[in-house]
Amino acid sequence: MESNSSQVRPTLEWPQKAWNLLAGVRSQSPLIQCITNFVSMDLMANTLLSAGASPAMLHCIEEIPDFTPHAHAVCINIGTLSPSWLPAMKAAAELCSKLGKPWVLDPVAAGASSFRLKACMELVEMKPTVIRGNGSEIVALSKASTGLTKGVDSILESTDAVEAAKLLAQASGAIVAVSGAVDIVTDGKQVIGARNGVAMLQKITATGCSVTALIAAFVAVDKSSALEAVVSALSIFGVAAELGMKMANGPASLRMHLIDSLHGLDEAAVLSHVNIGSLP
Ligand SMILES: Nc1ncnc2c1ncn2[C@@H]1O[C@H](COP(=O)(O)OP(=O)(O)OP(=O)(O)O)[C@@H](O)[C@H]1O
Ligand SMILES: Cc1ncsc1CCO
Ligand SMILES: [Mg+2]
Repeated sequence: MESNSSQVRPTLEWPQKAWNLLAGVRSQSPLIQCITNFVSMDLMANTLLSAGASPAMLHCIEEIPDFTPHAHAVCINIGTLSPSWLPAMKAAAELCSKLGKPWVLDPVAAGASSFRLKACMELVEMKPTVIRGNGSEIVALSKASTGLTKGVDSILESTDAVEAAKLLAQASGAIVAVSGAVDIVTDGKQVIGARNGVAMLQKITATGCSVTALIAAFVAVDKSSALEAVVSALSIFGVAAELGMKMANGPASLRMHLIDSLHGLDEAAVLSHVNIGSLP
């Protein structure tokens, strides 16, 4: 007779989990549909490609019934929202929910206008698997309140948004991630922090958007634990930035070296750099 203990999956350490997930993205090359803003399209697609995933920036509503069922995950980002795009976002989200497909919401500048906030709240109602924003975005969504932001940039630290993230996760059922010096991830109960990355990432537009798409790729290859996939994606992106920063002279060259480093990451670098731990 098998003992109970043989059925318990041994807990892998975080660096090993993160490496296994990156290896999974590289071997499975998940197809990630991105309905995203005009600013982010290039960096987001190149981030996904350099990680080993397959990006497709398809956003028109007419294509969603044919295309979305083939995607392994969908990333929805409201950065340059206009009324004509919202129905396509909702159609993709609805199809994902119907098909049990993961989808990730990036609520860019959620607190910058009531139009944006209302759109975000409606998308949150449609049960995203993950919501990833900066501190201001997560607080705006959690409080359903405008203000509290400087356009697409946060005026808050991620650590100022821990309670808001927990409440949003509990209310929505999503895993909620807040990016910043420490990336915070919560399912409403546990709070995990990833301490990778470099401050200069904030000087490259759409790095947040791009890490949200990377989260979609990681969730696509590990549907059993979205929490682990989200923390791992944030940490891996941060590790690529740390290695890229060693070769960079400023934001423009960091952008290039970030992509090169993500593409070239090996197991030894991941195991020695990933810095993930529980937060109180
Ligand atoms: N002070 C910091 N130190 C290290 N890494 C950071 C710091 N601030 C942000 N980052 C990293 O930069 C990336 C982008 O996070 P940020 O919070 O700037 O997203 P964002 O505001 O949504 O960006 P965008 O809207 O331009 O896409 C994340 O990978 C995050 O971990
Ligand atoms: C700068 C900017 N404006 C709308 S979306 C976007 C990309 C970063 O969120
Ligand atoms: Mg953002």
